[in-house]
Amino acid sequence: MRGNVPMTKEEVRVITLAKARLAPNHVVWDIGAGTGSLSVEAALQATGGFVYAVERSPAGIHLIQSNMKAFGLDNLKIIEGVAPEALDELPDPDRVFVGGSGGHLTGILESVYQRLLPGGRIIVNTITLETAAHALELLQQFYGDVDAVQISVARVVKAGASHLLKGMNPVTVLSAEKRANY
Ligand SMILES: C[S@@+](CC[C@H](N)C(=O)[O-])C[C@H]1O[C@@H](n2cnc3c(N)ncnc32)[C@H](O)[C@@H]1O
Repeated sequence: MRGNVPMTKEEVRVITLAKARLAPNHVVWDIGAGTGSLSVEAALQATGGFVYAVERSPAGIHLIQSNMKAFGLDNLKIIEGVAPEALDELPDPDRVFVGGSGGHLTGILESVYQRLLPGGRIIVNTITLETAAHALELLQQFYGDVDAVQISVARVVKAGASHLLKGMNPVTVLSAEKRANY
């Protein structure tokens, strides 16, 4: 968390980015961008591309602005609004991250499927069983094959002279690819 904005942990970001297989020229949508931590990493990789960070919360927008400045990024734009409506004016993406949907998962995944370029990939991160099951069903319906992994990371923290393992909430990462011949 940064303030009251949830942030994707570094270890989860690494796997999420690996599933995306980003190329330098990719157009990326980060839907429910939160603090912008994933948007920033994507923008650092897609140096000749462009990242759109879609976020509805003013606190999140503020954090993304600070992060953009701190990293000196000019290939990242904040889209303040609620998806799926907020996606309408964006250029079609090569890669899409969904980090939050706020009850609009069906509409968001439908819009993404219509707009995703052939060969494009979508990665959905979920923390509840219900959202994971719903996302799995929708992704299977749209894309056929779905890759799903659950990540449980324990960080080592100092406790006096000892080191304890502190578990973090598991995250389910679902990903799928739009076939190139669509
Ligand atoms: C778990 S956080 C994302 C964390 C983010 N990946 C990061 O690293 O900071 C989910 C975010 O999605 C946003 N959100 C939820 N539904 C949304 C929607 N329909 N449109 C835009 N933002 C949304 C929330 O405001 C919240 O900041």
